Amino acid sequence: MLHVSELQAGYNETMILRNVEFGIQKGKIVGLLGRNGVGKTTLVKVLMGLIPTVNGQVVFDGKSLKKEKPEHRARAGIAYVPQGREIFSDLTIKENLLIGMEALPKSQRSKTIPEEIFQWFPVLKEMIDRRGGDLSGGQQQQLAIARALISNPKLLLLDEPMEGIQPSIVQLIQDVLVKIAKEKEMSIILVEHNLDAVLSCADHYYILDRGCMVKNGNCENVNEDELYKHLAV
Ligand SMILES: Nc1ncnc2c1ncn2[C@@H]1O[C@H](COP(=O)(O)OP(=O)(O)OP(=O)(O)O)[C@@H](O)[C@H]1O
Repeated sequence: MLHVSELQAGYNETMILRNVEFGIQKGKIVGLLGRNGVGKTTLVKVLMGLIPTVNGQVVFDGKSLKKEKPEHRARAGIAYVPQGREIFSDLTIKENLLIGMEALPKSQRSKTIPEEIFQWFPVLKEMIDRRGGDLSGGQQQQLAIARALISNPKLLLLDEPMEGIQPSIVQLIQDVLVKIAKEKEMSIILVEHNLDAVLSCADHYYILDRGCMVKNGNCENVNEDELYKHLAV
């Protein structure tokens, strides 16, 4: 459903992604791994249209995204949860969630939050009128993911969603991701530092190094020592 080939992109004159080959199938979870600063965030921003593609192809649902703006990509079914969550601290949980509706065409927007959102993240229902800024880090991350899910995307991009989150919430988020990938046939790209987190919920992994994908494979029966060689600092 998403296929990236010979991708080059970066910041002004500096090419960060040199020759990226990457892809994900419908309903699968892909873990995108790599050391600090290798270009993982840059890649998801390119997929969302926040950084232009200099060369290469990005094909989503059979159509080239190369010239599409972020809002068009959102309408096409791509949702993005950036590193650091970026929820609105002064707005309530409900108001933050309703902003997620903006990705939908006007005719499909509603003032009611779909009940399935609260089934996945019950704490958001309990605290619906609390300000985003008053939530714990784990609650804010659940809110950020829920806001992205409101538009029922086909492809969800998550940049380090487990960072700084307590283990019980990490487990909850992983369980929700596995569930929605399966039940809604949603494809999920998970940027992660942590190999264990990827192996416990992803179907497939990719390792990015110096702007190229150096390894990828199925998450079952991996040789972890070999993967750590690409991830150790
Ligand atoms: N706005 C920017 N302008 C110029 N260079 C940037 C910018 N943002 C990131 N970079 C550089 O691009 C490279 C890749 O950064 P990126 O954030 O994509 O890496 P990453 O793999 O996501 O790292 P981390 O795991 O630390 O989040 C780094 O060398 C970084 O310094």
